[in-house]
Amino acid sequence: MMVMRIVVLSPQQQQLQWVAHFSSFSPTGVFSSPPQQGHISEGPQRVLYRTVRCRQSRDSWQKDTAPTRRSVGNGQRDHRMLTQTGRIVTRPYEQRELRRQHVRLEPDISPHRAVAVVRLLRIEEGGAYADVLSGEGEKSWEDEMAYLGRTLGFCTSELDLRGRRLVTDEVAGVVRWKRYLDFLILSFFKRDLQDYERMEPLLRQILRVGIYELVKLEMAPHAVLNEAMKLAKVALRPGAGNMVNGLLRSVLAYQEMGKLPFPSLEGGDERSRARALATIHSHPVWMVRRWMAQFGEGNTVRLMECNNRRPIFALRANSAQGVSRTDLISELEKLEVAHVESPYLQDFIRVSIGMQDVLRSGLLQNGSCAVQDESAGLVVGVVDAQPGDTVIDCCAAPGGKALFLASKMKGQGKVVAVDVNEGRLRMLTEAAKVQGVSDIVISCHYDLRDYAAKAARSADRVLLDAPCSGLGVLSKRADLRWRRTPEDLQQLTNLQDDLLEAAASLVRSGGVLVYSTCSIEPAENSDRIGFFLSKHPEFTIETVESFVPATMVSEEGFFCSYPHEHQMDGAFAARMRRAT
Ligand SMILES: C[S@@+](CC[C@H](N)C(=O)[O-])C[C@H]1O[C@@H](n2cnc3c(N)ncnc32)[C@H](O)[C@@H]1O
Repeated sequence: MMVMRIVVLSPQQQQLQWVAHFSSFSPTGVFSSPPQQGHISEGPQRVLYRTVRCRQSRDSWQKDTAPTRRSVGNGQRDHRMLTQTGRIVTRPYEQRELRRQHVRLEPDISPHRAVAVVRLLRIEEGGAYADVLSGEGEKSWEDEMAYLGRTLGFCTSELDLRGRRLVTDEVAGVVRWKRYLDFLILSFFKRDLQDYERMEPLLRQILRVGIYELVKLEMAPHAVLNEAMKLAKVALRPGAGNMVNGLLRSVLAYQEMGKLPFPSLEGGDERSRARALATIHSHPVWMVRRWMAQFGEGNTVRLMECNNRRPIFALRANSAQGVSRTDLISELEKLEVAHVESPYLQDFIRVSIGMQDVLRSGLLQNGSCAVQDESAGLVVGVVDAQPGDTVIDCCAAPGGKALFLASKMKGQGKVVAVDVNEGRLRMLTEAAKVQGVSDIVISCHYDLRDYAAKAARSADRVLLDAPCSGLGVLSKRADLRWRRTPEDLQQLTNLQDDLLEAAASLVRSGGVLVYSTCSIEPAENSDRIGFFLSKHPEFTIETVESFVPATMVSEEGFFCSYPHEHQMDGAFAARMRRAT
């Protein structure tokens, strides 16, 4: 609920209102919000304010108000506050849960810039995810605007649909290009690296967004410079605005001369070349070095280019609800969403622009289709479940593969969906209802290693879609490249070995075991199969050539998809059969 008010105040009355409205202190400790209403003079200025209704959990309220909160003793830190005027005020519980926050309105700053900067801050400082498809519900945008007010101390005008798309794209873009953008900032920053590292996180995000808009989106320079400067001035201080202005002007001047700094690829050893490529294509050096050793330099560059592009999503028409690809295409045409039929899977359609429209259309909510990458669809093909089979999906949540498996079984047999994560498993159970397959999907909340003892040798087919680094899905998970470390790979391979051992024990004599990941790392894929087979001679590899396109079959008979070769996520699957 948004209410616009025009309020002009005297400093004295502001002071009084501060006490009455203690809840509106900004997280930076600076008073950011005006009194609730009134027409009181505050010199010649007319200041616009907006009332934002926002829900907050108790924890986030505490976090937000922490810098202004001082203990008043007697264990009531939660809701007793010492105001700036020294009065103790008590915040009723209801107010803590649902409070009104009053923030100044800055109509001259485009909402998409302010929201993008704050969301980036949350991703980097607060561990939020830069999921390309997340944050699209009305409620989450409302929350986001409220969060904006609390973080910056002011609000902007409402975000329209175009603005929301821009935020999603810009945030993903800035996250992807972070290393390159920082390289440009440092090239023009008048101080040293330590000063840069000490820079206020908000200032850094404003600079990154500004440079991204200038260099990668080639937006109108005047608007970018003007607004970035204003944002820094209003959210931080005038000096920050001047600094942003100076640095962005330098970037622009060099860009216009075609002389933007570029890391040298000449001379140097393999390591320094990898470092330069990692900066140019904005990836961690360790990943680039691994890929250069595995795929060669040309393919590594192509892979990184794919990771930096707007991702292609795929939709699966849900045959379990009687929806065919043709039906889905006519729905997409009504929505005017551009699409291409998958060349590999008969129920799948590729969508690159317009996924937000699909999300809003209700097609997912009514079970007509599911968002599912073609690589995941091909893995399900490798399992080749038949009506009447008992299939165990060992790491099933949130259910993409399990539900597609179930839809292929035409209501006969069962899919036992095991997962250790209760919340994700609940999503699977709900999705099974929506997609019309709940009669044959059984959710089991278990650690697979415990479940294995209960159901030894009980399944015709077992799928282990193992937890993995996700290095095959970097275009969709924009921030994942910066979260992963080489140490993660070691930990994951140990877990993968344990889970594969447990999954194998579930397969009946003559049954099929499929191991899959959404990684392109041999350490998580073929190496795991090699290690497993060295201990289990009762299993043999079956080639996947009759289930997937020939270009995706490796020499060993495994399924391997690569973003730079197949226009889908990178994924792996090995199919094995138990002899006895
Ligand atoms: C790659 S995701 C699975 C995605 C799923 N197959 C799909 O298509 O939607 C890996 C899953 O493994 C689960 N997992 C991790 N360790 C597990 C364990 N010890 N036992 C069971 N599930 C586990 C995680 O909770 C996560 O949901």
